Amino acid sequence: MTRPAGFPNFIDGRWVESARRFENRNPADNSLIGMVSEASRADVDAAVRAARAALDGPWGKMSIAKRAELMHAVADGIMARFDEFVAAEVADTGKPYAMASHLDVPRGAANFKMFADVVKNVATESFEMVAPDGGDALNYAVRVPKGVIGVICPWNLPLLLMTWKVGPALACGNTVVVKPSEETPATAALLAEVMNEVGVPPGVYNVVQGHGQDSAGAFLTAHPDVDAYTFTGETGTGEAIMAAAARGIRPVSMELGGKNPGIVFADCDFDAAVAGILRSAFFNSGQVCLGTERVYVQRPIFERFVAALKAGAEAMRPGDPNDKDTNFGPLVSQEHRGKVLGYYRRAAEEGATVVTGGGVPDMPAALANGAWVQPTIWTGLPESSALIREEIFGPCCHVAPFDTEEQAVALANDTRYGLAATVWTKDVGTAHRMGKRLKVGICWINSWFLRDLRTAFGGARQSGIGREGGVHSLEFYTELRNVCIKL
Ligand SMILES: NC(=O)c1ccc[n+]([C@@H]2O[C@H](COP(=O)([O-])OP(=O)(O)OC[C@H]3O[C@@H](n4cnc5c(N)ncnc54)[C@H](O)[C@@H]3O)[C@@H](O)[C@H]2O)c1
Ligand SMILES: N/C(=C\C=C\C=O)C(=O)O
Repeated sequence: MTRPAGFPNFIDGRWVESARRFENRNPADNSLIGMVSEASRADVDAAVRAARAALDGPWGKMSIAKRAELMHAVADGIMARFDEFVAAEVADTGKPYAMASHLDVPRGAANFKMFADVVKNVATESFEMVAPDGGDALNYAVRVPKGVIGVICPWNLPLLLMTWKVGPALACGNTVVVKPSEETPATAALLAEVMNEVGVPPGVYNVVQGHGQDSAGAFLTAHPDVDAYTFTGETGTGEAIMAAAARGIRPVSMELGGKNPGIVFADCDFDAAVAGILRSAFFNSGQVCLGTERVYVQRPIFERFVAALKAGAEAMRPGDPNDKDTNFGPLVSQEHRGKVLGYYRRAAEEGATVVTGGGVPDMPAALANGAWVQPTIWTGLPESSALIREEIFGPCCHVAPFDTEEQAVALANDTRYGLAATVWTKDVGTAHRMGKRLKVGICWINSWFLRDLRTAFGGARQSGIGREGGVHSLEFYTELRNVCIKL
């Protein structure tokens, strides 16, 4: 069944267009990509009903082995249409081809393969016991799917982050209703085509397009027949979703915002640390939740490090995202560009030293209408500044000196968030002490965004609830049932 033009909803294996539509624009040049169908409350209800019905159909009766086989087929289906997925992601987000082709789309496939293998190989517990009457009894646990899962996704890594949730959810036998970000509808729709192509039963994977509040997102979190929600996005949005999920006691898995520190000790591998902090601050134009917006550099190398960071930032070339050599793209939208430029203005007003950037790059005419900002580095602000307290989610970072390890830990932990940290040192004792003392979900040492999908991924404090990855995802996407048999 051919998908209609634009970005319709996908419900019970069929394309569903809505009367209400909104524009999807390419952030690199603000050109119109297509119209997005905004799912109504009735559309969301139809999607939830289809997901529920699928649990009682062939999908609910399918063996783990067959489900895992289908998950691998989905991964292969993504890779078979690799160029289409890359093109769709680049157009939706403006991210450079190099990033979408090396990270986003390969991880889209890997997220299905990973969890197909986890569910086949994870054992559950059993206990023999003596009953009070002296007889024997046997306990054993079985993992059962939670049911219908609401999946609400952000715009920065649309396919990667959606499949990071949908992969384990389906591998564990659930069905999903996915609400992609209003900024990036494309790859969720493309994945629906793959689901049909490989034979995933109708109703297992549903997509409702639209906005958050007073739109598809809120209709989904208000729906009483959704069993659990997995969300990735801003902390404030997480609060709203959690409040909605509380009605009916639905569990949530939350991957939220961050204000991640980068700590650079004087004994580090200097060039590696410069490259690592440049990557963690400017990758995806700073639109990565794990990104570094606060850099703390030990005083003996502070000046040299800032100069090297400046040179690296100024070597970045904003350009056509489809150009394979482009390493710096626009922000995701004019709206987000306005938010980031607001912080750029605020930094200047607060008297920051603008080491580089702070404005808008000159772009060729074809890209002049894009959501472009300059990679920016500041020094000289107090830790109380909003630039240090609040997540900006743009290509910018503030660099401050520190003297002792104690100071570095105190500075890094002084935040309401707790998602990630990156630490650069050659001293093995320092490395392990940082891993132990930084209040984050993920602490990278001499690395950043180095991902083993078997590890626990998630944030502490206001950066999230729960952990996903490897067997940890099973804790959220299944229920453990204990069966006790009197022998
Ligand atoms: N921790 C992580 O792994 C991780 C990963 C990526 C992004 N993020 C965070 O996501 C944010 C950027 O993404 P964003 O701007 O799309 O986030 P966002 O919170 O604005 O939106 C995320 C999703 O939630 C939906 N939404 C918004 N309000 C809603 C509501 N009231 N009810 C239901 N759904 C609602 C949106 O439509 C969108 O699909 C940043 O804060 C970033 O740190 C975190
Ligand atoms: N959840 C993951 C990445 C999150 C990136 C945030 O922007 C992942 O790599 O699995």
